[in-house]
Amino acid sequence: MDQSKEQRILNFVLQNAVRGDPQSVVDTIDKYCSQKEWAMNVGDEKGLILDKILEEAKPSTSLELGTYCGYSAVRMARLLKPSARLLTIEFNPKFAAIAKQIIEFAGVQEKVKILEGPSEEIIPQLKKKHEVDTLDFVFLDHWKERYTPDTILLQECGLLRKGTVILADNIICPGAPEFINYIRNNSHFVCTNYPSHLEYMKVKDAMEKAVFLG
Ligand SMILES: Nc1ncnc2c1ncn2CCCCCNC(=O)c1cc(-c2ccc(F)cc2)cc(O)c1O
Ligand SMILES: [Mg+2]
Repeated sequence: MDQSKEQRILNFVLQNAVRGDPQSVVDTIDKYCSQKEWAMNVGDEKGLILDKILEEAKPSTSLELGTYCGYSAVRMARLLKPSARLLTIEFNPKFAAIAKQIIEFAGVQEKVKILEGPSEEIIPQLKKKHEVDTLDFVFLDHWKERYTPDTILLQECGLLRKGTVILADNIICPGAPEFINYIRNNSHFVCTNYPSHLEYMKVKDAMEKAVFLG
């Protein structure tokens, strides 16, 4: 049976990156996806914005919605302090299996836990089943129409605290207009827009940071 694009990305990492070196895994995926096959990783340009906002937040407990191949999970984990944890939710079992191998190859598996399933089912389990108190950082990169309902769900589940940083990918492309309308008109959040480009393309995109005020 033909290989999937995600399997080709994994093979390229296994053959070209340095085991245990998360930066080399990030660079190798960026090389493959800019030169061979486009894929929906956050990429190098928006990745630098993610790096800066994550380093400012210095999170102990982070959540990512939309793991895909694990590019942003490796990118974030490489910047986390040794005791910090990243939980990442992936809906698609095939993507989750690829991400697990890429995260292990990068050597960040001690910091990253992949949770398989729909975010709307897993978020309500985070406190009791996954021993989360509150979240310091949330990266939204899954179905764009889930950004708003899942932000509301995080709040309802008591997972946000004063100062929790939410960073959303793809505000322009594919776009999350309903989320932007919701979050910018919600007095419990302070928002900042970061113009950028769609990963590996010249197409305009942006990220939005929303800090929860409690
Ligand atoms: N309820 C749930 N819980 C968790 N995961 C869940 C879920 N429900 C679904 N998923 C799984 C997420 C599906 C992928 C989400 N990401 C995207 O859809 C995405 C697309 C583009 C893109 C841009 C231009 C184009 F021409 C084509 C594609 C770029 C990106 O950076 C993206 O993040
Ligand atoms: Mg994205």
